[in-house]
Amino acid sequence: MTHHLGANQYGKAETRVVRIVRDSPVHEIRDLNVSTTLRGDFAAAHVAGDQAAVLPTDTQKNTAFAYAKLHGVDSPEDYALALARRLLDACPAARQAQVRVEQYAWDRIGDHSFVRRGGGVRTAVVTVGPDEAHVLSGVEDLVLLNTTDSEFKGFLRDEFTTLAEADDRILATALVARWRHTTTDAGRETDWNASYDAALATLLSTFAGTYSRALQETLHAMGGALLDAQDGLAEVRFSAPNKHHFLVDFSPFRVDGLTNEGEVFVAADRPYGLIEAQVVRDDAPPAGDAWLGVPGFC
Ligand SMILES: O=c1[nH]c(=O)c2[nH]c(=O)[nH]c2[nH]1
Repeated sequence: MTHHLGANQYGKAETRVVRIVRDSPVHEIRDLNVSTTLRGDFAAAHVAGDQAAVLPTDTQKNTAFAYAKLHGVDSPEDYALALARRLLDACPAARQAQVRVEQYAWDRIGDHSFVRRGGGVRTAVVTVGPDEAHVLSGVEDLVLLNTTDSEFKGFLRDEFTTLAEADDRILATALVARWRHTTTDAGRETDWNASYDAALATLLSTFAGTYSRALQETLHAMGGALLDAQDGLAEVRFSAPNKHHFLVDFSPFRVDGLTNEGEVFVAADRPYGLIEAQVVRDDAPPAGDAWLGVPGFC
């Protein structure tokens, strides 16, 4: 059977580039999913195993990170044009470079704190029997990010520990939180909607306003603030993935003056730390079966 090489293209898909602008105390965030593709004469790589014309997809990824710093991300269009032109220049065999960008929108909740737009699904679980009734309110997929005021240091080390101490890292999570009400009275002072709105506001402001020595400490602070703010709550439970953002190492790049001062990160999707904690009012009434069948908590 005879055959020949038809259409082909190659590139790096879904590089998760997070660019923080931290020239002033009011930080900006650009959160991108970047895919690059080169098209051109790459026949030798396919038919003869010859990579001489191939700009590695790894290089394309590195260029996506470097350009987030060198060019910046005013808009995804502007960034994508600069990146595509660079890739085309860097790869003589390429006839076209295509760059596709998805940009995730964040809303500001503090000078260096953000909540992902469109996140935050409100939840309610009620359990009713002849002699008891329980109400759990909550929120899930509430994606929060602090660009500073987060460290992780002084942890236990053994022969497998390689993690560097972090003085100033990004702290991000996709929070699941549920809180148990002490009453189901129709005549309660606050209505459910007002209680939920206030709870969400407390969670956001506490996340934004708390210096974090670990996600564990942040969750404890958020739970405490929620119980302090609303007498009618008995306890709160959190499940919080630690959405790691790793500083991209620019030092191997051969570009004069290219430094990364906490400005360009790769957002890793897995594995992730999973931090879960319950904060309980001292005199909380028993939970009974309120949590029975509610997944995802310790
Ligand atoms: O806030 C954190 N808590 C941890 O328990 C932990 N473990 C880790 O590797 N990084 C972090 N960050």
